[in-house]
Amino acid sequence: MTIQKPIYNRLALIGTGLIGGSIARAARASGAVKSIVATARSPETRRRVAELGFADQVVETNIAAVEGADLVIVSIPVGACGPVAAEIGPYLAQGATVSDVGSVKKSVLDDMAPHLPPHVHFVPAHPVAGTENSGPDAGFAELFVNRWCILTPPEDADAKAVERLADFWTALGANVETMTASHHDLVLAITSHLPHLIAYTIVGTANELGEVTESEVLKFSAGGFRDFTRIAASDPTMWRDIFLTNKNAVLEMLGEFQEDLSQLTRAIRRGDGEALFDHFTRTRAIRRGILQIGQDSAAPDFGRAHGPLPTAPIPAPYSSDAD
Ligand SMILES: NC(=O)C1=CN([C@@H]2O[C@H](COP(=O)(O)OP(=O)(O)OC[C@H]3O[C@@H](n4cnc5c(N)ncnc54)[C@H](O)[C@@H]3O)[C@@H](O)[C@H]2O)C=CC1
Ligand SMILES: O=C(O)C(=O)Cc1ccc(O)cc1
Repeated sequence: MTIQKPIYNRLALIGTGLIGGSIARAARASGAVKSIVATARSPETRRRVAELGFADQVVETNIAAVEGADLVIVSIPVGACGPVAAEIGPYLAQGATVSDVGSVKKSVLDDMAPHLPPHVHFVPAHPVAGTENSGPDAGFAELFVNRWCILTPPEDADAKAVERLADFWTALGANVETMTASHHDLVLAITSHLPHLIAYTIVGTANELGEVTESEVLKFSAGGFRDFTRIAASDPTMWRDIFLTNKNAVLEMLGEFQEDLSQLTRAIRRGDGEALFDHFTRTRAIRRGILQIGQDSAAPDFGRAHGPLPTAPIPAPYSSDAD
């Protein structure tokens, strides 16, 4: 993140949790904005945000926050975006850009757009970066470095406003890509939403086993299960809203997943080692391809505290059959 000329004068942040708090820290560290005004619903959170000092000003209401702001970012659970847009709509400054960070894009577009006046630019966004932690203390400035931020502007969006928001996210360290909201929701259903659903399921299943005790599950957790427990510790409100608002795409991907799971189940039942081996060989190649992309675009290390960016060298192809 290099210090640069401000892209916006006044950033208003509605919601100051992991993502809002990280945006504030990164925007300040990069110099992407001149000043930051933040708000949160509860007095306790506002007090904490003031203590943490990542905003220049902490105000009590959403309306006070957006006054005079040329960039407004709504960083709250996706199900709450519509009512917030209705609340702030009449108070937005001429020419302001309004954006969000929601993990689902079509519902946010449908819920927010009708409440926004014609004199503002609405450019929804999704930084594809996060952790299982929530709240203002969880944020950190490097969260977006070398991660994707997907913009899903409506068809008639002002190209200059889209470019300006892309510049903002680039200043925060992200790589920016643009696509339609519906396509975004399909892609994220398989790459993010379904994996979270599987994690929530498997951790619940392990907890309900009769013959294996909870303490045995914890004691003998191998790497895979531990990773699932991290993901299954993610915020319940946020993920409830994601599954409610991306229902169709998630159900479509879940259908595909269940078919593939049935095939593997059959292979295990029949003792079909060849089918299992072929499947695992294909998935290993996919993982190696992801690692290769990660290494090709690896950014300098900014002291990232979280995030599974691959840094280990990719091992040479290996098959235990060759031993
Ligand atoms: N957590 C993650 O890893 C990622 C989350 N996102 C998206 O970012 C958004 C925010 O998530 P986080 O920052 O992780 O959550 P968080 O729980 O850390 O923060 C959410 C903030 O929204 C506020 N809030 C909740 N309901 C509200 C309402 N009805 N009206 C006004 N404010 C309300 C909370 O008080 C809190 O300040 C969500 O839409 C999520 O889908 C996007 C990328 C990654
Ligand atoms: O913590 C993890 O592994 C995540 O996957 C974080 C995350 C959660 C939601 C998003 O929309 C994007 C990233």
